[in-house]
Formats: sequence, structure tokens, C-alpha cells
Amino acid sequence: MKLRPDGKPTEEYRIAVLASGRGSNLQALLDAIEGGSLPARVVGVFSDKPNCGAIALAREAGIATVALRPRDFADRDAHDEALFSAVAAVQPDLIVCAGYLRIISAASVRRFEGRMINIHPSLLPKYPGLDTHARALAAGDAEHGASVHVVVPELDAGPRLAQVRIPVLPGDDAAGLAARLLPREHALLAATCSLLATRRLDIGGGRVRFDGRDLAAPLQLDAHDQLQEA
Ligand SMILES: Nc1nc2c(c(=O)[nH]1)N[C@@H](CN(C=O)c1ccc(C(=O)N[C@@H](CCC(=O)O)C(=O)O)cc1)CN2
Ligand SMILES: NCC(=O)N[C@@H]1O[C@H](COP(=O)([O-])[O-])[C@@H](O)[C@H]1O
Repeated sequence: MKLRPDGKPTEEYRIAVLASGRGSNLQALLDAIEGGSLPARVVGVFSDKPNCGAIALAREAGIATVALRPRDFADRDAHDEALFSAVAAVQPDLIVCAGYLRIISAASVRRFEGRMINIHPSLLPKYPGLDTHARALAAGDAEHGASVHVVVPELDAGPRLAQVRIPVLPGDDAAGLAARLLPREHALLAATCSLLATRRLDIGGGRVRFDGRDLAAPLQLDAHDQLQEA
């Protein structure tokens, strides 16, 4: 892919977003595109929940949407195959799972190998799965955070690209911790997608490379929303 003198790709970088919830991470990507820090276009939003906020946000923004309810399909694999065939149809360079609450089949993960990432609300490898904030509090962790990782068939087990850390404060409950983490997630996801869109970060071929070198540890988001090597 040729890059312009300003480092931005000459052709648009096409992002498909999968979501099941309110869509604040989707909105963060749209804001970053609008603000000029993310040289990309969201070419489709896909969900298992037709009435979720992310689908409504996408429609409002004039972005193509496909929402398929699992209960309308014979089984998980049939739903998964239908949804990811719709994803393939928009020819994305990157698929971003942003609160997509379905475990994706190994076949669909392999179909988009090297092109699918997820934002997860924990400092992986701690707390894969759900209810991460409550689990961090129950463990008495002094810090919590979020991770962007490559999606592999095993849940939340893929190579980690970037992380952001926040302190756990006295009196935090799960909802308060989640609310304080969310804006940092938005910055983390947008910054990571910017590095992917400008090809500084490469997740193809089963490896993670940053500025042409193997990435040994996840990049860390600093107080200025810039990603720094650990
Ligand atoms: N094969 C993979 N699929 C997904 C990954 C992944 O790394 N590999 N990341 C997730 C996102 N995720 C956490 O970040 C996550 C999504 C869904 C679940 C889960 O248990 N889902 C249940 C249904 C839960 C519900 O409907 O409330 C299920 O699918 O049966 C855990 C973690 C995206 N998918
Ligand atoms: N295991 C996946 C998971 O829990 N993802 C989390 O869902 C939320 C989606 O919010 P949003 O719909 O406002 O973007 C985000 O906090 C994201 O980290």
C-alpha cells in the first residue's frame, strides 16, 4: 500500500465494526475520523442485536448496517456464517469488535485472520470473558484497564497490541470503575486503529509488528492519548 508524504495511505482504510451495545466505541472511531486522527472509513456496522444503540448510531450516520438475531438461525454457526458473510461483502481492511458479545466461530476468525481486533475491558491476560470490572474489584487489584488484542479462536487470548491503565480508587464499584475506564477505552481504540490505518502497526501473518519490528509488549496509552512502547 502506497503512503502519501504525510504518512496517510493513498486509498481509504476500510473498517467494519461489530457491536452489541450502546456503541460508544463506534462513536469514538467516528469522532477520530472526523477529527482527522484516524485516516479511515467505517464501511459497515454489524450486530446480533437489531435494536442496539450501535445500530441506531450507524443508521444516523448513514453507515450500512446488518443486524441478525441468533434466534432466527438454526444454530450458532449458521448465524455466525451469515453475519460474517455480510462483513466480507463490505471488503474491510480491519474488523473491530467493539462490545460484540458473541463468541466468534473459529471458521469466521480464520476467515479474517490478521484483520480482526477486539477492545476488552481488562488488563489481559487478566480476566478474559465478561464481568471484568467486578472481578478486578473482587481480586483487590490496585489498577485496572483495557486491552486491544488480535482476535483468535480462544476467547480474549490473542496477541495484545495496546493497553491503558487506570487506578482502582477507594469506594469504586463495578459501575463506577467501568464508567471511568470507558473514555480511556475510546482513546485506546482510536489510537490503535490509527496505527493500523497508517500501517505503523501490522497484525498480518500471525505476528504483531510496530514500525517494522516485532512488538514484544503491548503499547501503552499515555496521558496525552499517544501510544508508547512499554
Ligand atoms: N473467538 C473469539 N470471539 C470473540 C472474542 C475473541 O477473542 N475470540 N472476543 C470477544 C469479545 N468478548 C470480550 O472481549 C466477549 C464476547 C462474548 C462473550 C460471551 O461469553 N458471550 C456469550 C453470550 C453472552 C451474552 O449474550 O451476554 C456467548 O457468545 O455465548 C465473552 C467475551 C468477541 N468474540
Ligand atoms: N468482552 C467484551 C466487552 O465487554 N467489551 C466492552 O463492551 C463495552 C462496549 O461499549 P460500547 O457499546 O459503548 O462501545 C466496552 O466497554 C468494551 O470494552
